[in-house]
Amino acid sequence: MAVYTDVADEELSAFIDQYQIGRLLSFKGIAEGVENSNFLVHTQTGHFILTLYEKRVDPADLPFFLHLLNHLASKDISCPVPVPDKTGTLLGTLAERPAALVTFLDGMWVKRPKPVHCEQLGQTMARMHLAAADFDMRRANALDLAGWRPLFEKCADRADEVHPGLSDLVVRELDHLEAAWPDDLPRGIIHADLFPDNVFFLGEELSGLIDFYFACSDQLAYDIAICLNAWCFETDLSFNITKARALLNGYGKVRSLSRREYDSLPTLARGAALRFLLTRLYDWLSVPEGALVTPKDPMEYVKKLRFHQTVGTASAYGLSP
Ligand SMILES: Nc1ncnc2c1ncn2[C@@H]1O[C@H](COP(=O)(O)OP(=O)(O)O)[C@@H](O)[C@H]1O
Ligand SMILES: N[C@@H](CCOP(=O)(O)O)C(=O)O
Repeated sequence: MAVYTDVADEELSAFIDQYQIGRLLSFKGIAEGVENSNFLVHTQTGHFILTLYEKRVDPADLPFFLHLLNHLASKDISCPVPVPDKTGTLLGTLAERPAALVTFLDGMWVKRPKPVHCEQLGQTMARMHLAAADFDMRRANALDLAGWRPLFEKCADRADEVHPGLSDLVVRELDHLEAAWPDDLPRGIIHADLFPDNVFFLGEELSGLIDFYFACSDQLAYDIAICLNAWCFETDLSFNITKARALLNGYGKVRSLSRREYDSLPTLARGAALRFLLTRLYDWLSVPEGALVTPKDPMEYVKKLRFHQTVGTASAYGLSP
């Protein structure tokens, strides 16, 4: 559950009055997500999502995120669209936080994705990669290879409280990845957090993508590696090769992977597992006092990382080159 910042009724009402969306009728904090404070807002003209940007979001990056949403929507990628205020401005301030209103997207996220969902995710992710190819803004990935060691150093001394031997495991993995990480793969804009809770479906039809607040310029295949981690493990953390094959097949129907991208998947998947292990570890050890948030379990990603460490070639993900 994520509401880090309380907003008073009158304050929110006055904020909404700056927009041409009718009077505020009701609002409630949304009990999902871990990064920002989100509110479902009901006005005389419909429903909207109000986001107050918190801890990890650099306000300087907000124009990138908001313009990216507009760009993708203009290319028929279903995603929230920022609502401008009466002066045409996308970004406001509420409760001393940067804040934006975006359109409400129909659909629900799927708790137990099936191969059919993975296939659609793959296709939509590839469409998104292509749609963003002519987006003219850039944002470096603050959580790429170069960011992992400094992030770990902030919580290394307490890592073994979470699991004995975790510190050693992370240090060895960082050493491996710093030597093996590819840097010559096709690049573009990636979502970088395309977890099931950020992908909405209506029945078995993908209805939209949300939560672009980690989107950045990076190697496109890294986005696939993030999804192999987030979508293709069962609740017992066994790897489901059928889901991985469906994901890669779906992606390949829209954008073909180069041989080099395909061969790099095991390394990229290890990196993606480590990236989420590290942010979860950091968050686990530093929940802000009073925040309504349930931190996510870093051990899930330790187990996923251990799986990828056993992978020899990308054929373990279900497709031949
Ligand atoms: N545009 C939207 N349309 C409908 N629901 C949304 C929208 N944006 C966010 N939500 C709801 O808010 C929840 C948290 O949003 P999310 O962007 O994932 O937050 P966080 O950045 O904190 O992880 C989502 O799981 C979803 O239920
Ligand atoms: N997906 C990340 C955490 C980011 O939270 P989200 O709710 O914005 O997806 C994780 O699972 O560690």
